[in-house]
Amino acid sequence: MTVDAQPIAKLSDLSDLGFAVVEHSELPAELLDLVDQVRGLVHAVARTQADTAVLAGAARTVAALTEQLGADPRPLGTMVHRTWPDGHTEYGTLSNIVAGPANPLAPPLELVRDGEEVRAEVTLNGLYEGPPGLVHGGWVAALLDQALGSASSMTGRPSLTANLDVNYRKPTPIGAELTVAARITGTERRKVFVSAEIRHHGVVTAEGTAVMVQVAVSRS
Ligand SMILES: CCCCCCCCCC(=O)SCCNC(=O)CCNC(=O)[C@H](O)C(C)(C)COP(=O)(O)OP(=O)(O)OC[C@H]1O[C@@H](n2cnc3c(N)ncnc32)[C@H](O)[C@@H]1OP(=O)(O)O
Repeated sequence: MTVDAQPIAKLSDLSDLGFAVVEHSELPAELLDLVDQVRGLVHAVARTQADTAVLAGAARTVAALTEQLGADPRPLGTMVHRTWPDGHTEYGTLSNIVAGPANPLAPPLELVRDGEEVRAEVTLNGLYEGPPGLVHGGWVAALLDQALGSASSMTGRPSLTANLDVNYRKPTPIGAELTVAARITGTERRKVFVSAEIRHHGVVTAEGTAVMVQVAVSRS
């Protein structure tokens, strides 16, 4: 049974609460392309065997770009507002480390609603390696946490992870398509119970459950 004796107001407009908000549809294609290129750059740096002259030249080039691009940064906590084809809208953090569209360190993870679930297909490259050829357990937990949080947001109310329980059932491979899915399993007052799993070729490699607690949002 769903009991909601202590409701938290549904999110209306975060800009009214003092957040910087950008519309996902208005993010320049050039920014998204840059993010993707930098993602590739970081992967290349992590594995390069180039000679020292090439490394030194690349470092100078990157330093110059960092100075140019870092000149006028968006405020920390900038939110991105997205309207999906089915009409529902959601907020996320623009530079969220797991799914922020402007964060090159985030894998290309797009959690979309699929009936009562949120779901994504994602392939993690060598940047997310822990044991040889396998995804780092912290990143497995991070993927699950993001999916669990996204599922919880289907209530329309913001929530934070209070408790996360992860079971690593099989090694999760690098460089292979993974499916991440999550859904709400129950609610009780401000608590939202959610479950998620990661599958490779249909086999569950990791599963997680979480207690998300709905919170009031304010910009301090
Ligand atoms: C589209 C958007 C997608 C967004 C995806 C984002 C995904 C990322 C999600 C995250 O990573 S969030 C970041 C990590 N989490 C945090 O930083 C949370 C840190 N903890 C807190 O801020 C507070 O502990 C918390 C808000 C979770 C709870 O504090 P409250 O003071 O609001 O709760 P309170 O103590 O009044 O308890 C409310 C209910 O929650 C329960 N509760 C609190 N902590 C719990 C806990 N740790 N485990 C289980 N239940 C817990 C508590 O028992 C109680 O249950 P009852 O209603 O039955 O009385």
